[in-house]
Amino acid sequence: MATALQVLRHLAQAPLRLLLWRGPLARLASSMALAEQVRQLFESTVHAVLPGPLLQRALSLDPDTGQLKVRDRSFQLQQNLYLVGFGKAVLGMAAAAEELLGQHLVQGVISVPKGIRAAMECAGKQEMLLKPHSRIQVFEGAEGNLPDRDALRAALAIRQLAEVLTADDLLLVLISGGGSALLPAPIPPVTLEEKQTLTKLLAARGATIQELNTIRKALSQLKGGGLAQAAYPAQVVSLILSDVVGDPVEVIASGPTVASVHNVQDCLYILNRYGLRAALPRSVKTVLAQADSDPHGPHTCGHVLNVIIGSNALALAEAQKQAEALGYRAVVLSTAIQGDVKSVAQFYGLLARVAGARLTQHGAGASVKEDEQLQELAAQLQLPDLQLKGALEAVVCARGPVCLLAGGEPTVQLEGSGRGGRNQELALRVGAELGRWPLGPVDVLFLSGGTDGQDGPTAAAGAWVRPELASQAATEGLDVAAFLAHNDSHTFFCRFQGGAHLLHTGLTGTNVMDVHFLFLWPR
Ligand SMILES: Nc1ncnc2c1ncn2[C@@H]1O[C@H](COP(=O)(O)OP(=O)(O)OP(=O)(O)O)[C@@H](O)[C@H]1O
Ligand SMILES: O=C(O)[C@H](O)CO
Repeated sequence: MATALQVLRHLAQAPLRLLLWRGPLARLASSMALAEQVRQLFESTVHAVLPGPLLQRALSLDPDTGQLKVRDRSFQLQQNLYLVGFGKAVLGMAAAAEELLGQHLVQGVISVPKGIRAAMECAGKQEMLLKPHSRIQVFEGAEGNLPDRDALRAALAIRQLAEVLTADDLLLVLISGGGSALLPAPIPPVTLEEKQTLTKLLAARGATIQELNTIRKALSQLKGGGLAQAAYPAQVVSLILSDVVGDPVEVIASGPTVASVHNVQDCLYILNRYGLRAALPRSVKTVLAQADSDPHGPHTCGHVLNVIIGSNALALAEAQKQAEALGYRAVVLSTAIQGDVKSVAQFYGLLARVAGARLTQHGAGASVKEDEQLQELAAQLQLPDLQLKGALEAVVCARGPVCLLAGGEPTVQLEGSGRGGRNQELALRVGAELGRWPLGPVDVLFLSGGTDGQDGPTAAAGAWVRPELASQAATEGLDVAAFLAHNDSHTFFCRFQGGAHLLHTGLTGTNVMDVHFLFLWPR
């Protein structure tokens, strides 16, 4: 097995033309080598957004003067620097920050996912770990990406650290996706359990991250600018690794250093929309009613500098570069894929059909009607930065293999009680869509992966599929539609071809949403 893997690794680095063999056996080997190449491309994409190097690019310290530069702003350090952080990518950010700041750092507290230190140690990622005798205290919590008692303890320690700062101090705040669950401090009388239940219900009913975090902010002491308020009058610099489409600082990790602009009416509208208003716990009603009559009004954040240090766009730019180096014509379609996973899957299925027909100029290719359907689907998804026309034009001129790249975060409305995640569900749905039409003389592969390495509550990062998926699954007695009906994509991929289509990276220590790769190889 090890030897076979080595051969595959070697093949994966081979020029593309060597991988496009003919004949059934050669095609099977070629298919495995291509899958390995795609997997490596995913790993390079994630590598481009590892938190340490991004932080080092954003901060510079003059060791002689003690001047800390962040963008065009300078801060004088003199035993006055404190650090807090929360999110899936914060351990590596904190390690890089401590390395850079050395003795200037007085004290820090971070809240990171349960098991992340052991995972980094196991993977030999020493650069992601704090040194022994670090000045930064680490709390691990929020198992399954849900706020829990451990995360609550971390949030209280972070608040305590912030509250005692003075006007001479600087608070460095490290923020990344997953930060909301890792910084729970519900406003009493709302309890942690009540907040957890409400968050779970909203997520399961398909609420967007903007909606979810509007509610989280209204019920939290630290979100929606609360942390910045606690740290006042200290200066605050937030370094943010974005995991939300468009990089909105007020949404990422529920904007703890950004004043919230939402009012109670916004919250009630959202709760109504997902049928949750009538059954709200009394405590939630009380807090919402108080917020409406709060004499202090919203928090102000004039003492804060918020800086985005990395995003999905950066990851896709690297993927594009790497794919081109491997011989593909690579185009970034969008960094803002959002919407219901079913519509997103239809879009990719139809895109493969239309792009495949253009690539091979195949007579039985996509009709004008399918072209129009694709445009309609794209319009329904309302993707602000979609480069569909440009991508299809590039495909026509390609004359060789093509890689269409996109990123974002579709939403899944849970209807069943199976095991899965956004990426595996999307891949499975795209696999089913690809099997619906004849694609002509073109090989297709679609991959969807979460850059954090964990897709929903599963150990996989995502999965990859080919048009033969449904028919091959049927030969193993697996019915794709039945698995989809129960949101059971992970169970499907574990069983299908012995799990060969699952993408396993382990926790990556970063988080810039999901990436989608659509490959087309003319035969
Ligand atoms: N069985 C399932 N099938 C498909 N999707 C699921 C399933 N169970 C949970 N999910 C989806 O997984 C998502 C949660 O995944 P995950 O924990 O990776 O969160 P995330 O959105 O990446 O977290 P964050 O944005 O906080 O980093 C939710 O959107 C939920 O709908
Ligand atoms: O933590 C959160 O709120 C999400 O990951 C979005 O940033």
